Amino acid sequence: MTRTLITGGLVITAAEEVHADVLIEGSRIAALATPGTQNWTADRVVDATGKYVIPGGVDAHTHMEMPFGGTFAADSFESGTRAAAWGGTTTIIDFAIQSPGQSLRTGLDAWHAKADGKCAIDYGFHMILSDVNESSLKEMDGLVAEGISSFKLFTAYPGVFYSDDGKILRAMQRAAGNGGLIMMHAENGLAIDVLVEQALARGETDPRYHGEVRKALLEAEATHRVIKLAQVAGAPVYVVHVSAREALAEIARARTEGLPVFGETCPQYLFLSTDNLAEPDFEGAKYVCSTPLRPREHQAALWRGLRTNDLQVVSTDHCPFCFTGQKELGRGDFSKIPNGLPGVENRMDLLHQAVVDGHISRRRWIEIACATPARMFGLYGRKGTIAPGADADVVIYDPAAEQTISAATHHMAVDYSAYEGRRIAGRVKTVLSRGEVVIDRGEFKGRPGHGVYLARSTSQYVR
Ligand SMILES: NC(=O)NCCC(=O)O
Ligand SMILES: [Zn+2]
Ligand SMILES: [Zn+2]
Repeated sequence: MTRTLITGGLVITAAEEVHADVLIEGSRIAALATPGTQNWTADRVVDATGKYVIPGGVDAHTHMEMPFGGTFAADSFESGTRAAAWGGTTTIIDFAIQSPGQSLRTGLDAWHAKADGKCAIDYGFHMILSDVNESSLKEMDGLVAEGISSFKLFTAYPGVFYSDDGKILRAMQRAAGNGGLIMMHAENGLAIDVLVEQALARGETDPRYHGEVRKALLEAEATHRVIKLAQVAGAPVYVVHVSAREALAEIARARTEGLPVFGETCPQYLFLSTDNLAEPDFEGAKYVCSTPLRPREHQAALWRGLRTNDLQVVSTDHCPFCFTGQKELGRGDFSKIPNGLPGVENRMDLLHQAVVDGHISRRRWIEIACATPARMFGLYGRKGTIAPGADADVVIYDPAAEQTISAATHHMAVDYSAYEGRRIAGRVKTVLSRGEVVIDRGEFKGRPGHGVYLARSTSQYVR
């Protein structure tokens, strides 16, 4: 069994910051000790002096190869997980999709087939429910038992992923019984479709109208509604990609009442705004995602929500579409622009920049990007921390390095960066996934198929 010793770094977890040597035996962390106090021998010694030693990132919201609007998200499981590793993320949870008329099993099998043998890092699945009926409700129980313990439903996208309130309630009731966690895409899709039609009829076709029709009030309304449905069902609910301060206020209010309501936001809502959607020459299409980017004022509320723990998780919602040939499908009609942004490679760095900028503390960085997503989705202990027994998913992060984000240097299979030209203080130096080096000093050392499928327990955060 290979023994790896990481010496001299500052180990940062959600719980503490401590100068410690970290001993890895095979794929697991074996022990931590005050530097120089043990006579550990190792096959490989990694000098982390002056660096942070942090758990690998857990990105609980990605869409590799996702079908959307007649095309597919540009990253495969191979390219997307490699890019994630470059950015210090060692676990993703992607969304398997049940298409209308299909069983959950058929959808899940299709996603296993896409990912199996391809991933550079470990991965799990949530299940998107787009056809709630007696049979899919029953199937949910079996999925929870086998490690798919979370289900996403949509109040948006009528005719595609949309579920009406009755279906959402039924899925929540089922989850209340089987321990699953319902994740909600909360926007009033029916009202949005009316506004889309009206905007297009007025000749408002540019990408910026995507942000205007998907109103903050309609995110807030749907957020309020799904919280109430969850309360009626006696189920917890996790609201994905929260972008509007009004929606966050609904979550905060529910939490004040003691309800098990949780929220996730994404780097794009923290760092980008409707200014990007308004970029000329159709460049705004690069920033079309749903929920949409909001005016800058919303960012302060989201940062505050992350500090107060009204928002618990930052995931990427990585769903990349190339500008050329994919985003361009919506020239002349913003509603045909495939929704989604690339970002799986950038999350850990952007959040470190947020530490440098004073938005969050170092431990909160690790909490929202590693520990809580692992806990929320039943992976904690194995993922999300540096402790004896945990998988040796470890990142050596150099806080003194500098980098500029660019499509010219990123590793995602997409022809633009949403953060082009942004300066970042800090950079990943080395990444280990279950004890194996996958990134080291600017070189990818991993391989497709190293990443294994993770069967997850039910949430360790909710109950
Ligand atoms: N978010 C987005 O625009 N695309 C991915 C699908 C979703 O998460 O709703
Ligand atoms: Zn969504
Ligand atoms: Zn998503």
